[in-house]
Amino acid sequence: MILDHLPPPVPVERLLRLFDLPPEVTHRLWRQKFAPGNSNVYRGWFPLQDGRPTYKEGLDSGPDIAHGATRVRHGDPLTEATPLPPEAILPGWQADMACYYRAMEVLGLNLLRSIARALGLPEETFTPAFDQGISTLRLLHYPVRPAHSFIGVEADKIWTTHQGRAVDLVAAPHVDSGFITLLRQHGVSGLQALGRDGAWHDVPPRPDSLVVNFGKLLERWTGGRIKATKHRVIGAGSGEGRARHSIAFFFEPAVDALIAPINQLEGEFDPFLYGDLVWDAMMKFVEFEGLDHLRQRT
Ligand SMILES: O=C(O)CCC(=O)C(=O)O
Ligand SMILES: [Fe+2]
Repeated sequence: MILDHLPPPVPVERLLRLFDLPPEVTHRLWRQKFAPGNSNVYRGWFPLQDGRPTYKEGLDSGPDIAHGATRVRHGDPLTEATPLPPEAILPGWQADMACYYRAMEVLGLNLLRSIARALGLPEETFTPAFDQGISTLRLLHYPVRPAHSFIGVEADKIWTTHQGRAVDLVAAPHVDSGFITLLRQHGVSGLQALGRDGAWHDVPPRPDSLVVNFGKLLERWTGGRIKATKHRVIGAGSGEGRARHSIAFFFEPAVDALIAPINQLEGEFDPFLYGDLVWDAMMKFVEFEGLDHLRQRT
């Protein structure tokens, strides 16, 4: 689904100033997996990695960017503090992020209500779980891919054909783990969604529009009535094309929100806590390899 005519609450260029910072500044934000001396496991910076199918860098920030330190709960990586660049180095950026995050939460809550109504459910069916939610605001940069980044990647993990031409995958096919994702693309195409017809469809960037992807949680919670949107990002090949930026807001409940079957919908499942679902999903990504022991399941 695409929401049109929706100007961003702050110009996205202001958020993307993050990618102008010198590496010595962004290095301080790296997740522990990439910089073992850092304490942040879940929030923070993920750097470019050669020899991996995806070639992207960016920052994952949590609710503390918008709501302050009261949203940080120690002892669980999912509720840790977001490491941020110093205000003096990027003046106004934290306030812009906070503004954007809050606007996406308001929009997200309205979409939850619309989805509930569309399913014939009471409007507030989903909303209570989002009190103290752990939504992630992710800034993404996909640089033009240099040839050396392909070395060591198995060809079938990176190359595919689309409409008869070979294309590289900068983000492999996946579904997001949250409820919905509000995705803003900045100028450069590449996003594709898998249709019911089994074909990949381009989702071109449009000014002032947001792509809404349904996540795995929404699919589970509705007993499969709403299917998660499988999507991927294709590149222009080695050394080709333009750098791409996108801003994803993964709208997510609280870690301890109990997700249980909804009486009016078909589909039985064992109730689970949202935090357990998201942690299990994260542990499947290569950048979290070996970190499973850092979170206790409830
Ligand atoms: O960059 C994009 O357009 C999509 C990013 C994405 O799918 C993700 O981060 O989960
Ligand atoms: Fe995604």
